[in-house]
Amino acid sequence: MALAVRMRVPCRALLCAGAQLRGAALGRPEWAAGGGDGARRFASLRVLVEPGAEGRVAVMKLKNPPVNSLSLDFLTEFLISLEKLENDKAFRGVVITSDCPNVFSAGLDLREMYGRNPGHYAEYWKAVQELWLRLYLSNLVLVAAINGSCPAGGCLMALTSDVRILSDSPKSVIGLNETLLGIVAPFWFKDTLVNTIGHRASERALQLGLLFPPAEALQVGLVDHVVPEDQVQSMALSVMAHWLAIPDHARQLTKAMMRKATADRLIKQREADIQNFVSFISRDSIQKSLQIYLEKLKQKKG
Ligand SMILES: CCCCCC/C=C/CC(=O)SCCNC(=O)CCNC(=O)[C@H](O)C(C)(C)COP(=O)(O)OP(=O)(O)OC[C@H]1O[C@@H](n2cnc3c(N)ncnc32)[C@H](O)[C@@H]1OP(=O)(O)O
Repeated sequence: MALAVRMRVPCRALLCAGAQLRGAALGRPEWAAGGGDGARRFASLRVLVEPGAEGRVAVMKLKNPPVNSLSLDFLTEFLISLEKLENDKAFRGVVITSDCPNVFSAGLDLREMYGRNPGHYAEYWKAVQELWLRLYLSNLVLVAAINGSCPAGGCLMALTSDVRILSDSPKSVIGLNETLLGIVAPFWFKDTLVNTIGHRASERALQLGLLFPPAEALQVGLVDHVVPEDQVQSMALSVMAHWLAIPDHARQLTKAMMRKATADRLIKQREADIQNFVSFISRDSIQKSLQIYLEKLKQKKG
């Protein structure tokens, strides 16, 4: 138990206080608790949490249309939802999925990293770090039901889960494609990938910014199952049942043992990592790359 206690993410209270302040500034929180069988159902603007069939599992649906990009507001709501679930002893597992058609998450919100000031970049990066730490060290069983495209920060989020199920669709590509944007995946993105698919496969995937289609993602070990689109959630719930058959304390301590060193690496240098991000993202050349990438995304439509 001692290990599990030590694994708790520091500065949690601070971030949550900040999150609530942000919520208040935006006219939130707008948590709506359901009645009847939905007593444990709650929702914010962008995150919908409902109990799965078995009651001990929650299904968290991300709904920040059109592409679930991880804006600061979205990250804040995501963190609050996760904390609620962590604190509710009724829940042992969470299936994370998307409410946006064909996209699990487009990753970090490029608009949070382009044309803003250093203070904003620092606040944003701290929230990204916090979400990663919370997910990566979660005591809950996390299953990512990846029902669409899953690049960069979306992939990072999926990689923090204990199991990944990917829909078998040409749109469902997954990977850390940062180099394609002219940016570099930070060391903790890289560590998470290496822990999942190994060093050589990561080196290739990261340098080339590979977005793997389902069969290749399965082959390289980036995902654990590929299933038809309409079976992603049911498969996630059935895999969850298997994981929940293991006693929580033993599974949680084992998870902590496997992940602690990776998480500690960031925890020990969070502030330096924030400063590094701010100075990197503020560079004219990086801002130019992001501008070009955003324009390409817009032109794709025309
Ligand atoms: C030292 C530290 C270094 C810094 C490290 C930072 C690491 C960054 C990791 C990241 O996550 S960066 C983000 C990477 N994401 C991507 O490359 C994905 C980009 N998006 C797409 O490829 C596609 O949008 C999609 C996800 C495949 C979906 O395609 P679809 O055709 O369905 O939708 P679109 O028409 O392309 O997009 C709709 C709408 O959303 C805007 N948008 C898309 N992605 C983002 C995003 N990541 N952030 C902000 N906005 C995004 C897109 O521009 C469209 O906007 P409008 O034209 O409608 O205004």
